[in-house]
Amino acid sequence: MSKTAQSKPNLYLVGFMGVGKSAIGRRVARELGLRFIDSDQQIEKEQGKKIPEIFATEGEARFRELERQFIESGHPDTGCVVSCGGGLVIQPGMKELLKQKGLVICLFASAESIIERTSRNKDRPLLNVADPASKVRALLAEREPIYMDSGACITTEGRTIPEVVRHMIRTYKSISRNFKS
Ligand SMILES: Nc1ncnc2c1ncn2[C@@H]1O[C@H](COP(=O)(O)OP(=O)(O)OP(=O)(O)O)[C@@H](O)[C@H]1O
Ligand SMILES: O=C(O)C1=C[C@@H](O)[C@@H](O)[C@H](O)C1
Ligand SMILES: [Mg+2]
Repeated sequence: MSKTAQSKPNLYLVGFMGVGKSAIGRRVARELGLRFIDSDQQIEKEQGKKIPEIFATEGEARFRELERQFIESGHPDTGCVVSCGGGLVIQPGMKELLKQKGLVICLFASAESIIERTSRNKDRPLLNVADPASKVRALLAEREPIYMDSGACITTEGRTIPEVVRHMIRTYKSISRNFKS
């Protein structure tokens, strides 16, 4: 990472499963010359286990603890785009902590798009249930107030990945002018 990249505040991407945090974060990091980190991938690497296995053997509460450790002390303080797991910002105190640590952007999509995008694989244990569509709608309704209050909001609805990337870079540049570390 270059010296100028190190002086830039971290950008945290939050939002529900399937809104595109990982896909978009990777591209935004490349364009801004920042390091890309995905909390889910980092936790899997450190634990040597996939997320469904962590949920099955150690439980969701343990996974949430690992997410908190990752945010508190498991990643660099500056120069990164951090794509967060979908439930990370929901934990008590987490949205405040993220706002202290850097800039926060929340991605949105309709329940229909989320259901379609998350149906492509079985990596999300919370959606490996008999009726994943109902689970998406219920969880989304429960979490939406927290997502809405977590940071600058960008919709991904009806936008391609490159279009969302462009919006995000514009938003990052605009909000980073006011960020005081
Ligand atoms: N704007 C978009 N239009 C169409 N497909 C998209 C869009 N954004 C992301 N996708 C696709 O949706 C799927 C889910 O995206 P991604 O894995 O980035 O979501 P995520 O927010 O990181 O989810 P999670 O919280 O579970 O990690 C991927 O196949 C991705 O290519
Ligand atoms: O929304 C959630 O609670 C989750 C989202 C994924 O990114 C993973 O962090 C995990 O599957 C849980
Ligand atoms: Mg992801």
